[in-house]
Amino acid sequence: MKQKSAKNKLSGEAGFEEYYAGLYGERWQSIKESFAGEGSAVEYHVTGAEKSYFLDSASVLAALCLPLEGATDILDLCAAPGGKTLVLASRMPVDANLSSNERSPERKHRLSVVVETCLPTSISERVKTSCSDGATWCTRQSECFDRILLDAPCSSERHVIADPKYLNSWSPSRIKTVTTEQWSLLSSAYRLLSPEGILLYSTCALCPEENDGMIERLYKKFNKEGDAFALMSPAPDLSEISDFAQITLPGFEQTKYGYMIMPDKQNGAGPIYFSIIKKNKSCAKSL
Ligand SMILES: C[S@@+](CC[C@H](N)C(=O)[O-])C[C@H]1O[C@@H](n2cnc3c(N)ncnc32)[C@H](O)[C@@H]1O
Repeated sequence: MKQKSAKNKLSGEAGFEEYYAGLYGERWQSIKESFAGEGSAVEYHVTGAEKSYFLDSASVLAALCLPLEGATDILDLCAAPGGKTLVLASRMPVDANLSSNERSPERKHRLSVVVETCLPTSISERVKTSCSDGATWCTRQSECFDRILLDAPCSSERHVIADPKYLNSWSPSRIKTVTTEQWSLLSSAYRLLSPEGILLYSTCALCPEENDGMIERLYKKFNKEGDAFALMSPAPDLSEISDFAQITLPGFEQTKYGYMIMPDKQNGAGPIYFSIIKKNKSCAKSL
């Protein structure tokens, strides 16, 4: 009990510092320093598109790690502003369709503009944008997508540090709120995934509860016997996007259930966590 109340007292900039220094130890200082740099933006230009899009090389890598060979129905559940949707769309097989969804109407508008201007018509006509709550999508459909990207809303510490308004109002309860949201989205995404389908879960959070913690929950809920899903190793194939971006892919560190691209070690790229899950059998009984 004592420990819990001490944790709850953490708040604002000092609380944020203490919390993340506790998680990362001596490394925290170099992580913060890497946030102050320029990052690792790359220009992504899909041949035939009106405009280019700029995104972090770690985001390109994460979207490249969702294998698309043989896919026909692809879902990007939390897609705005659309960087990873572009990477998926530009790599998808010619007979595949991509559903690109975003809950916020304003951000969905931005997503639609990105799809229309940063993809040639031959691809954008196979990308359908929608504006709905990804967490409840599984109440309308089930096991109908063979590839899903869930790039979940997260603590995004890099942005918290950059904005005194967020830093001053930070508290650990924010992590609790975010993980509740992430779990609703991840369990919905898992239910939407076809047997034999592949789901890539990602965040830009540093907090392990939002990363490996979510995959651990997925194991507890859907994989008690150990045969319902398996983790896959990343096998990014740079040749799939070499026409669209001049990029050196950042490296990644292994965690218990996934991978982290850390800006202090990867020239400012990231942070991005991702885990790749291959569903082996239907979860219809758990629906
Ligand atoms: C990390 S951002 C996605 C970034 C995007 N994948 C990209 O590469 O540009 C997460 C997005 O999820 C949206 N979001 C939050 N809750 C959602 C929900 N329940 N359903 C769908 N989208 C949601 C947020 O508005 C935000 O735009």
